[in-house]
Order: sequence, then structure tokens, then C-alpha cells
Amino acid sequence: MPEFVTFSRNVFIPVTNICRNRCGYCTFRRDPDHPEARLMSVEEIIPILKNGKEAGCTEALFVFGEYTEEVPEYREKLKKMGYSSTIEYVTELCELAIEIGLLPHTNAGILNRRELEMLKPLNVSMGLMLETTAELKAHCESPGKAPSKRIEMIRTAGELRIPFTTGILVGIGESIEDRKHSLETIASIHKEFGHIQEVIIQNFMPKPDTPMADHAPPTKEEMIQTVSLAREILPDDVAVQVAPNLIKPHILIQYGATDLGGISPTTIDWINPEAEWPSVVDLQQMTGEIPLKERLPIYPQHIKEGWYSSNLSKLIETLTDKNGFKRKQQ
Ligand SMILES: O=c1nc2n(C[C@H](O)[C@H](O)[C@H](O)CO)c3cc(O)ccc3cc-2c(=O)[nH]1
Ligand SMILES: C[C@H]1O[C@@H](n2cnc3c(N)ncnc32)[C@H](O)[C@@H]1O
Ligand code: MET
Ligand code: SF4
Repeated sequence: MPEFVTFSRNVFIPVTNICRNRCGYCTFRRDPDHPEARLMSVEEIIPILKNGKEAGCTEALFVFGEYTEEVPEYREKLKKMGYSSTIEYVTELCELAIEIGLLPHTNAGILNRRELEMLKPLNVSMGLMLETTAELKAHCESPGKAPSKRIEMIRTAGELRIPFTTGILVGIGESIEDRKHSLETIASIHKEFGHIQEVIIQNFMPKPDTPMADHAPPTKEEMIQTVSLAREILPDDVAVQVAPNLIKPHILIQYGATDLGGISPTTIDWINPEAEWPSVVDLQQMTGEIPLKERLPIYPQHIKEGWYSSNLSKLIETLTDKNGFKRKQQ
């Protein structure tokens, strides 16, 4: 059993759901002509950030469809808003979040080295799920889910010393051997660069009206097995994260999960909108005798090692205690 289990409080900003990929399991993505296709404006985002700050959140989680610029309708929308590229817009959003007092964590799918370099000074951490190293039908219409591309970006983030979240999506048609190989791949990248803070073992949730609507989700036993495998394969300084709105965490903690990811008092999980966030009190009930500890979206080891830019040092300092966890409010 771990000494404690960690989580963070975030606001989830689904900046755009337009995406060049078409993953078989995803309901986040919308076609550009769909009534729910969106590119959120700064005016829409500011109150969400402010609400989150007031509710005690520390993290602004910005999520995007991937390389939306490859979709012409989106490019025009962005231009009308006054931005020449998505990355330019993301930098402005991150600056806003910092001004309001939240630490940015961006997951915009695949980004190149130049884009990562632009975001590093404004993000305390970034994320990209490896998903799997297997070539699967779920990803046959998603060029950005090619394992080699994902591995390349995770490695580049390491070279740039960006604290990083990655993970695997469990139950999308991969075998146990594939899961093992995916986790070994992540472990070997981490051994080279030391930037991976957490690996999410995310259980696939079938969604209606998707190609994988009738594909069975992983069983509890499979999840236990995969969490155990992750704990065995990953170095000790990497947290194993499970999502407490998608699966009951107690048993998974016994097998090696040490983090419950971001939960939000003010926003929904836009990727799994049907799965409500537990409150902190619910979380404590779920973890039972194991104490909970609130962390920031940058882990203590990376704070200690100074893996953040000077733009972020003041905010990190006011939010942390002497051990690099969230400071208790006075
Ligand atoms: O609310 C969610 N947060 C998700 N997060 C956020 C995560 O829970 C926290 O932002 C990190 O633990 C950092 O604190 C992700 C972050 C990534 O970098 C990559 C994938 C995910 C996936 C989810 C998700 O499905 N739902
Ligand atoms: C942000 C992450 O959310 C995950 N994701 C996308 N769709 C689903 C789903 N139906 N069930 C669980 N996780 C999903 C992917 O792993 C993506 O990378
Ligand atoms: C909404 S999914 C998260 C970000 C990105 N579209 C990816 O799949 O990597
Ligand atoms: S999971 Fe991400 S990359 Fe795949 S379709 Fe959804 S938004 Fe696009």
C-alpha cells in the first residue's frame, strides 16, 4: 500500500473539438459542420478560469483536437479571431491562466519541437497519451495516433525537459503483450530523460454512436493486471494514475496506482462527459484508510529540480508547501 495517494484540482477547458483524427472510441471530436463544433473564445474561457481559481483549483487543463489547422473551416475561424496559428492562441490562453493564478497543462495532441519550445515557458507540464504501441483498427483513421509519432513527441518533450503526462488506453483492441510493450516503451524513454511524472492507465469507455459503441470495456481484472504491470515496469519516480470517475480506485491502489489525476469542482470531464467527478470527500471515502494529498500539475521532484521557467516560479512558490505539494489554505 502506498503511504498516500495524490490528486490535483483542475479546470478542464475543451478549447476546440475539431480534429484531424477520427479515433474509433472518441466523442470529444466533432465534424466542423456539427452544431456542437467549437473553438472557444477568450471571453468564454476567462470566467471558467476565474471560477476555478475561486474554487481552489491550481491547474488549467487545456485540451484540443489534434492539428486542427489541417481542417480548413477551423483555420478560417481562428483567423477571424485574430490568430495566425493554434499555437499562438494556446500561448495567449496559458498567459491568461497564469495571470489568473492557475498553472497550465496543455494536451493538444501531437506537436513538433518548435511548438513544444513555444509552450514550455508557459506550461508547468504537458501531456500526450501514447495510447498503445500496437497498430489498431481504432486508429486507422487517425494519422496522429501512429505510435512512432507519439514516441517521437514524448522523446522531444524529454529533451526539452518538459514535465510530462502520458499513458495507455486499455481495452481498445490491444493484447496484454501490447500493453507490456507500450509500458516498456514509456519506461525506456523515461530512463533516458527523467521527465515523465505520471502514466495514466485509462480504461476505455464505450460511447454510443461511435464505431466502438459495442466494443466491450476492459474488465476489472484486466485493469488490476495492467496497473500491476505498470507498477512493475515503470521506475519508482513515475506515478501510476487511474481516473476515479471512470473506475473505483480502491482495489487499483492496492495493486500500484498512486495518483487519481485531476478532478474538477467546476467543470465536467469533456472526454467522458457521462462520468461525473467525485468530490474530494468522495475521493477520501473511495481511498479509505490511505491519506490523500493534493499536488500541483508539476510534481515535487520537478519543482525541486527547477524544471519550470521564471514565468511560473512565483505562482508555484505561492501554491506549494515545503515538500512541493499544494500548500494548505490559510
Ligand atoms: O479530466 C480528464 N483529465 C485528463 N487529463 C488531465 C490529468 O488528469 C491532469 O491534468 C494531470 O494529472 C496533471 O495534473 C489528461 C492529461 C493528459 O496529459 C493526458 C490525458 C488526460 C486525460 C484526461 C481525461 O480523460 N479526463
Ligand atoms: C485524452 C485522452 O482521452 C482518452 N479517451 C478518448 N476517448 C476515450 C474513451 N471513450 N474512453 C476513455 N478514454 C478516452 C484518450 O486516451 C485520449 O488521449
Ligand atoms: C481529446 S483527446 C486529447 C488530445 C488529443 N486530441 C489526443 O488525442 O491526443
Ligand atoms: S481522441 Fe483526440 S485525436 Fe482522437 S479523435 Fe478524439 S480528439 Fe481527435
